[in-house]
Amino acid sequence: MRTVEQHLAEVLDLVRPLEPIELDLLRAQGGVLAEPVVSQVSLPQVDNSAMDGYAVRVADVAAATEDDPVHLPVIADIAAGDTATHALRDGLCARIMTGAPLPAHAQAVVPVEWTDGGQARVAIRRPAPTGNAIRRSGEDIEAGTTVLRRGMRVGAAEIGVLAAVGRDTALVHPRPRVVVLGTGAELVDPPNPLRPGQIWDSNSYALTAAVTEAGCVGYRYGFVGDDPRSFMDTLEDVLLQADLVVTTGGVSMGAYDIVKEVLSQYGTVTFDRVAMQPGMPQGLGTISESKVPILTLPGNPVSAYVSFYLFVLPALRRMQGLSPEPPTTVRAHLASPVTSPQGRRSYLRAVLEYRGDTAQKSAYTVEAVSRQGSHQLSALAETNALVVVPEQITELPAGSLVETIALPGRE
Ligand SMILES: Nc1nc2c(c(=O)[nH]1)N[C@H]1C(S)=C(S)[C@@H](COP(=O)(O)OP(=O)(O)OC[C@H]3O[C@@H](n4cnc5c(N)ncnc54)[C@H](O)[C@@H]3O)O[C@H]1N2
Ligand code: MOO
Repeated sequence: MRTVEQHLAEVLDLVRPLEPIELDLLRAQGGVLAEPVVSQVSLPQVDNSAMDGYAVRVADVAAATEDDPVHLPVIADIAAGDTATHALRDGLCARIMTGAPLPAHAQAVVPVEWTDGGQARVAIRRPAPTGNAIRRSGEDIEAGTTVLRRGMRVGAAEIGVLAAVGRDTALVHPRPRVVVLGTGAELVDPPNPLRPGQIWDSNSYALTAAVTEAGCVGYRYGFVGDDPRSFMDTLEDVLLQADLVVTTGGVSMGAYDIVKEVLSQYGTVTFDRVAMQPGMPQGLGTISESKVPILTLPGNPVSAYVSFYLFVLPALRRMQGLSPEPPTTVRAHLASPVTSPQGRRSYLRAVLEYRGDTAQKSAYTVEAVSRQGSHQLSALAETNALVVVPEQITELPAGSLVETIALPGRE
């Protein structure tokens, strides 16, 4: 048996960051930047008004009061987008809109609410300090600065920044395309009726959804039965659209475990047992001449799900050009005792809760659920965390401080 770390190292060795490609902004969404983005321009490009009002010289409005307003002639009307050149002299003002370029020699903007809104002459009822309601050039971005770092995921804010600095494309690691394939003669697509002994395929749904949650593109290919020929044909079909293939089932000791049977011949896939519970039987390698990486996860639904978080997720991060960092762990106090098999690291499904008790070593408590079978998928859906029990430990009393993985996106 190999350790979790040994298996993870082999998984990570199998994959590389996907070749960066230049994509139109909206197609780049969800990708990971493969370049630092340096702005060629300052934003705002020129000093402009932050409010609808009047651009003034400060001294001209210094004496303005509610009872004794200052009256100034309005020499221009400047809208956002106005490209003409305007300039103020002492004793004059210009009507100006939000985002419009400031006329030369203007020192402040008086909001329209402090005036009578006049168009040829305006009565101003309050003074304004220098710089009032003015957005200075470069206040947001200075020309030549890096506005987005390599390795950032391109979301709405990043796409906004790219467009704001004049870009219509970005160089990104594209979202990996992951084909998810179940195996097993017992599987039936929901909602088709089941005969005794059959089950509805849930793994290919859950794992495709997990792929999407990881920011990648999941293709649920459904499942194949126990016929080696159709499994091989299906693999040939999916390879064209896959950066990674993930299968579930057929990797333990069963007489009809076709994944093992087919992949041992077709490709360079090796199978091993990992010292963990759940998720012991695992396989990895590449298939066909194109050497598409494949990870074969166990069929038990909880085992497949836990294997996804421990092995597939780090692989997907690396393929996206992100660091394949280990899952975030929190130290928490066990609410009840737990047991674990000798020699295997347990990942117990559990509910992690923030208690905020500062007198304790950790402000978190964690309670492992009672149904820990690898087939007990409904227990998984009740939980938000995995308690990690080291290989050599077989039992832990209530109150023990344990490492806990907070499962992403499961509040
Ligand atoms: N003699 C031994 N038997 C088993 C061992 C062992 O070491 N010696 N290991 C056990 C462990 S641990 C696991 S995990 C499972 C893994 O088995 P396989 O990966 O070969 O998976 P299957 O046998 O095909 O299925 C296991 C289980 O999961 C259900 N399943 C499979 N696919 C799906 C799906 N798409 N959706 C929902 N459920 C699925 C399947 O019906 C089985 O109940 O092997 C143990 N046995
Ligand atoms: O290792 Mo298996 O994954 O326990 O059910």
